[in-house]
Parts: sequence; C-alpha cells; structure tokens
Amino acid sequence: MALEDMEKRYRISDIARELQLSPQEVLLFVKQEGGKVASTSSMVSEEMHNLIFSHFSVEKKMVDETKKIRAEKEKRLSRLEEQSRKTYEKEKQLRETLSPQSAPAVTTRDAKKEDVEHALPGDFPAPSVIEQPSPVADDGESADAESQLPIIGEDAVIDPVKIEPSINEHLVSFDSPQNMGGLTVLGTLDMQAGRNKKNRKKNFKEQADALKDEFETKVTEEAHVDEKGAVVKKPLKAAGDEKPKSVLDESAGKKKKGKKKKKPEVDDKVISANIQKTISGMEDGSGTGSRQKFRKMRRIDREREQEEADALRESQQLIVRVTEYASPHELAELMGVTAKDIIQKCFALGKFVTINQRLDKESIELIALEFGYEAEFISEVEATAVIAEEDAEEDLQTRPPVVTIMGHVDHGKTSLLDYIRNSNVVAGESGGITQHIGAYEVTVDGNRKITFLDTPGHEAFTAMRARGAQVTDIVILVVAADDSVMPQTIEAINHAKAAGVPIVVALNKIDKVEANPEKIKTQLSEAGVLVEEWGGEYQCQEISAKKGLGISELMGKVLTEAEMRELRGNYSAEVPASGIIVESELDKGKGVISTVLVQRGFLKVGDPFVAGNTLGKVRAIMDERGKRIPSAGPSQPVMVLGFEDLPQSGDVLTVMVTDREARDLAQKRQVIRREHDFRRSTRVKLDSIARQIKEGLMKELSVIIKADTDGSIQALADGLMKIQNEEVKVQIIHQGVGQITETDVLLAAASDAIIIGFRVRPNVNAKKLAEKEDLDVRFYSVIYHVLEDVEKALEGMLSPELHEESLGSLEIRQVFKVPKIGNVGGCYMLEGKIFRDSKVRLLRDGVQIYEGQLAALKRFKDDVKEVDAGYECGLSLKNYDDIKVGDIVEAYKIVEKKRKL
Ligand SMILES: Nc1nc2c(ncn2[C@@H]2O[C@H](COP(=O)(O)OP(=O)(O)OP(=O)(O)O)[C@@H](O)[C@H]2O)c(=O)[nH]1
Repeated sequence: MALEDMEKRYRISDIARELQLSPQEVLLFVKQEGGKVASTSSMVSEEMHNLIFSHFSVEKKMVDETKKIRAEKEKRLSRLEEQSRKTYEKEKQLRETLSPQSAPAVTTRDAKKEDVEHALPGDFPAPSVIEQPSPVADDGESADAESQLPIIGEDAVIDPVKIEPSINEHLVSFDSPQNMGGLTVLGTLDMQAGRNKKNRKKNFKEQADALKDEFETKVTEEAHVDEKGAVVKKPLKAAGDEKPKSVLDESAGKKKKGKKKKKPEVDDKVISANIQKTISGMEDGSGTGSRQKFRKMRRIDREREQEEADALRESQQLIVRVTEYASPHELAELMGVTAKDIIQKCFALGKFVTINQRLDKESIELIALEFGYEAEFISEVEATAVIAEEDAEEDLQTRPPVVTIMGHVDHGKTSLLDYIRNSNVVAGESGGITQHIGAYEVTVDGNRKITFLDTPGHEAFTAMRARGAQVTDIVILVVAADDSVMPQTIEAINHAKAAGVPIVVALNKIDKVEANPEKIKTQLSEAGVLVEEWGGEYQCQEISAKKGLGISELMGKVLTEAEMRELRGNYSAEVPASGIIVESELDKGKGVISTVLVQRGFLKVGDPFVAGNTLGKVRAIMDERGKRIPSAGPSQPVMVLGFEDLPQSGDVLTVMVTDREARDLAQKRQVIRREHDFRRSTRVKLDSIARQIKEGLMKELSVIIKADTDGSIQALADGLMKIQNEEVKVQIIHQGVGQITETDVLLAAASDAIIIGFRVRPNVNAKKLAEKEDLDVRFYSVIYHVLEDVEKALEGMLSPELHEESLGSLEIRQVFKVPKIGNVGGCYMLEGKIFRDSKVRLLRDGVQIYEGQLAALKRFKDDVKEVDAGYECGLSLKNYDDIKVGDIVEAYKIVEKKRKL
C-alpha cells in the first residue's frame, strides 16, 4: 500500500500533550466514544482525533490563548529590555553632550587597573593622563562598567558626606575641576575592594595630588588671563560660580608657596569641599537660574528613574502577568516551568489540583511566590491587549493637556467646571457648551486648548485608573478659601500623587469676606502641598468660580504645567487610532453613545474597533457642541456612535484594520470573560476564612448584621467586636433592623463581607442575588451560636457546615380556628415544595417569629406528604398557634456540607 493511502493515526498521549490534558482523560473519552484502545500509547484514527479536538475545544482554546499571552509577554519583555538599553544610551549621550569639555571620566575597571598597576609610585600620570580612560560604551565592556558606580553629575542625590569616608576605602579617580558644573561624570568608585589598603591609600594620595595640581594650574591660568589677557579655557559657569572659585583661590593661594609634586599632601578638605560645591552647583540648575527648568529636569529625572526601575523589574522577569483563574498549565507556561512542577507545589501546599483545573487567585499568588515570581493579575482585555507600534519621533507633536478637577464636597468643583464650560473667557466663542459630554475641550488665549474631564471628584479618576486608564495629565485641586483643607482634599492629593499627576491648586471662593487663602496654604503645606510662593513646587491661583475671578490665570498656570510636562501625542494619520472611553450611555434612538478621549492617531468615521469586551464601527463622531466631525485627534474628546454594546469607562478603544479582526478579538475577550465569570467564587466564607487568615490573605472579617430588633443588633455587635485575635479582627460594616435586602447583599458583595441574619430572612430578590453572587449569608436565632461560629471560624475549628437548603415557601391567605386543634392556615404554595417533615419557619414582614415543624399538612381533608408550587393547602404548626394572614412559611431542610480546604 502506498504510504499516502494509509490513514493518518495519532497517539493518545500526543493528543493529550497538545491539549495539555491528562492522557487518562483523553483515553477515557475515546473509550466512551467506542474507540477500541488499550492504553494511552494506543493510536486513534483521524476521525477520532477530530472528535477529541471538538470535544475538548475549550481546552484547546485555552492552550492557544496561553501560548499567545506568553508570546506577547516575551515581546513585551524584549521591548522593555530594548527600552532600558535605549534609555541608558540616551543618558550616556546626554552626559557626553552636556559636558563637552569634560574628559570622559568614567573609566572601566580594566583601564583603572592599568593605571594602578602600571603607574609607578610617585610617577602618577599628570592630569592629562587621568583624562584618558575611554567612555564606558565605547570599549565594549559595558557589563564590567556597570559593576562600577559612576558618580554622575546629574544624580544630585550623591551625598558628599557619604562619599568622603568612602574615598579612603575605595579606589577613586577624579576629573579635573574644569568639569565641574553641569551634568558631569566626576569619577568612579571601584567597589570591588580586595586591593592592598596601603596601595590604595597611596594611589589615592597620588590622584588627590594630581587633582590639587590641577587646581593650581587652573588658578595660575586664570591669573594669566588677568595679567596677560590671554584666552584660556575657563571652568564652566554653572556649578555655583562664586563658591568653588573662592575655594579654588584659597587652595591655590596656599599651594603657590610650595613646589607642587615633590611633597604631595592630600588635602581631603579641599576635595570634599569641591565635591560639595560641584554638587551644589548641579543643584543650582546649570546656572540658568530658572526654577521651572530645574523642576522640569527633576521631574523628568524622577520619571526616568521610575521607568528604569519598572523596566528592570520586568526585565528581571520577577513578575508573572496572569489572568485570574489560570490553570496549572497556563501558569506553568508563563513561568517557564512544567505543569507537573506546579501540581507538585500545589500538593505541597495542600491543594489537590489537576492540570486543567482553574486555580483561584490566592493559589496563583502562592504558587508564583514559590517559584520566585510575583503574580500580577491582568484582565482578559489586558491579556489580549493590542500592542501598538512605538510612536515614530516625527509623528509626535504637542497635544493639549487633559485636566481633572478634584476637591472636597461643596468647595466649588462643579461651579468651576460650569464656569469654564459656559464662559466666553475660555470657550472662545459664545454659547458655551450645552451638550452633556463627559469631557470637553476649551480654547484659551485664542488658540491654546485644554481638555477637561467632566467627572469631578477623585472616585471617577481612581475608577478609571483602577481599569488601567491614566488619562489625566493635570489635576486642579479646588479648595474653598473660606473653609479648610478637608478629608476629601487630602484624599484628592493622595490620589493625584499616587498617580504621579501634577497638581495646580485653585483657592476658590476668594470673593467671600471670610476667605483666608493664607490659612489654606498653611494647611496645604502640612498636607505635603507647598505652593510656589512659599518655595514649593505647586502652582496656586486664587479664584472665584462664581464671579469668574482668576480663571484665566488659572488656565494659564495649567498651560505652564502642561508645557513643563512636554505632553506629546501621535498625530500621524497612518497609525491606527486609540482612545479611552470616558463614559457611555444607551440612547433609545441612537443606540450606544460614548465619550471617547482620543489618545493616539485620528479616529475616523468608518473605523472598525474593539473597546473592552465590545466592538463596533464608527458611525458618527460629534464634538462637544454636537456638531458632526469626520475625525478626531489626540486629546480631543468626542462622542462616538457605532458600538455594538455598552463599553465601560476606562476601556481602551482600539481601531482595528478590519471588521473581522475586531470581531475576533472581542470574541476572544468574551470567551475569557465568560470563563472567569464561571469560575468566580472568591467570596469570603466563614468556613474558609481560617485558611485565608493563615495564608495572610485576610486581616479583617467584614460582617453585615441584620436582626429583628435593635437589642439583638447591639448584643451581636458587642459580642462580635470582642472576637478577634492577633491576626484578624471583626469589622461590622453595616447593621440594621429588618429583613435582608438587595442593598445589603450588594454591599456584602462589594466589600467581601458575610451577612448574618438574626431572626430575619432575605426577601426574594435578595435571596436570588445572594445565590448569584455566591455570598455567605447565615441565619441564626441564638446569639451564642453566632459568636461561637465566628470564633470557631477564626480559629479554623468550624465543624462541617450544616447547610440549609431552601425547599419552598408559602403564604398564609386565610386563618381558620379549628376546635381542639387551634389555628389552621389556608395557604398558597408560592414556590418550590413543602414536605410533611420539612423544617419550617414563620416570617412576618421578613422577620422570623417561629421556627419548628409542621403539625399537619393537608390538601382538602386529606393528609398529604408534599405540596407543589401553585397549589393550595392547609397547615398547622407544632406548638405555635399565632398565625396571621400574610405570614410566610418557609420550608427547608438541613444538609451537611463538606468543608472546603
Ligand atoms: N461665594 C462663592 N460661592 C461659590 C463659589 N464657588 C462655588 N460656590 C458655591 O459653593 C457651593 C458649592 O459649589 P459646587 O460647585 O456645587 O461645589 P462642588 O465641589 O461641586 O460640590 P459637590 O458637587 O457636592 O462635590 C454652591 O452653592 C456654589 O454656589 C465662589 O467662588 N464664591
């Protein structure tokens, strides 16, 4: 038979590997499908192969997904590496250009070794020789060079006091004083000790002498300039001209008396003084005297440092970016280990998992830690993020700043926004903005633009940030000058600072007689916001949002801040546009309308896009005045029509090349989302909190108490507050009288709390919601039992949970008095079923008034074993007679629920 005629066969174990499943699982499936196979090494036909793949299609999808995430991660890492390399090179270039006269003073360790080893004692090279070592990158020994600590002029953090003692211990070379000032590399410290101390001292002495010689030479040169008028090289002007000079003169003065080289003496004071002067010179801002420039430099420095630190952390691969509920095999792929390793670790941690079982968030964190990684959870959107090409330098242009207004309640945020929106001063045209739009652009000084996010308060700002969208460039902090710095003012400061967004302070209500701006400035300085007039870095403007005073000046300050930030956007018409969803709403006629803040490129009518989990095609773009426009560029807020579904604030809108691509990506995100929703069960449960406490995942048990009376609440709250141990305390986040409502359930869901119902029950909607949210709602009728359960739970001693399973409920619609028997209820079965031996509780307005068993259950005159929903029946309760029309009887049974791990 020809080879190609033979049917293609597949080994079960190979298929299992491809699907990242256990071979046994696949074998079982094949057997179920009637395949005649003996073991996992058996072969199956193509048809069976396809059957397996279609049966395990979800697993296949996940495998593909993980591979893709991994590929993207690798891409990202290499980009980061490239980025940090570029930053390093840029910094080096900057250093070189900023100190043109300076000798390339960073020496490689080898170069230095040579200096030390080959230079004869007492024959230390003259200053020109010191200037010889070549720059780091040029000698191709950057790795070696990195192990040194170059003292870089721009790193103004070097503490001369700290440097001085180290001078005695480490090999030091100094540049000539001509290099002082500006961003200059002064020398290197060889941290690799191990050299003979004497030698080092000697070498150091020699270098110090040479340095002193240079001082003298320089001073002599200067003297020559004075006397002969000859043109000689002067030291750079920066570096606090005056002071270093006097030091130099002083040292020169002393030195002139003796011969330089013969009896070299180390004057450590001179050296440290020079280092100090140099550094203070650097801090003086390269002599330009412009505080703004200096602030900008400092900010840029800080940003760069942060970026580098982030890049380094990432490039060291200490962070594993993973979606919640990843399976062992996905996690294994991301960390470059085998799924077996992960499963073994899980066993060691007391968790029994299979290769495709979804792990919970806490387990992922623990396992990652075991492998030396920090788990960073990403959403399905991030996992499938569209990685944009880097912006080409020529496409970048200055863009308008995006501003958010924050401040305490009633301090005038809305008034300021309203004034800006309506005023001709800034809007530049009459009429102002009447349309409601989550963001709008205003024109200041005729041609300069500012985009305002119309979401006053830090909640919206933080909510967006929580979704990874950092859109705000500048925060205007409104503080009422007739009031004080308030808790929300502090919160706003903290939120802005946490996001690294600069603040411009607006002291509002200055028109009021009680206004006391100075008091506010003092309070602000105590809160870490020192205004410019007081020598701080925060710009401040007194305004009256009501009367329109100082608003133009405030806008001017915002623009200055923006200038300092050098905000740029990609204005290329070629790049696929992207933006952030600021807010969305569903309009009956138009469908979904979203306010989009374009961030990159131009969003055009007709563009297909994805936005979070949804997609669409731009049908129309409108500006803040409701005027249709064909396209919108960076920092431009527009209303966009054409979404298939409602996107969320903070979602990124990305233009795709084709509709098909957009649909594929959105579908992919939806699949992951569904998977997550399906697996989501991270709710705090009383019977599993001991484990969470042990793992350090819980520090506080949040509780909501609903009870029948105030007295019970008080008793419960007092008792619960006393139950706490060193690791965890009980926090009652809400308490109230009456039945458990949907609001209680929502609060519990939002704050990961458990609900304790004391002689009360949830209403129907609350019950459904609690089930949907998988919340732990517990019902008690004895206070002691509540306290006992919580106490035991905290200690991890909670016995197997006796779980209550609701069977059904009925309503009492009539009450009959039957002689000798008592009151009998004529009832209607609302839902579920009731059984003769069911446990029951009687509820009046949601509050439990009886708990026990049925005395009788009848249909017409006959005793019955059960009654279904929709039927009428009669019942009486054991040892309880006080039933009323409208009461609800709930039937339930107690089942033992296995405790979770
Ligand atoms: N006299 C005076 N009153 C002002 C000024 N700015 C705002 N107000 C008044 O202060 C009150 C609160 O102003 P809002 O703009 O609503 O304050 P807000 O910070 O937006 O308040 P919330 O939206 O509740 O957080 C209103 O009665 C305004 O009229 C001002 O410059 N001068």
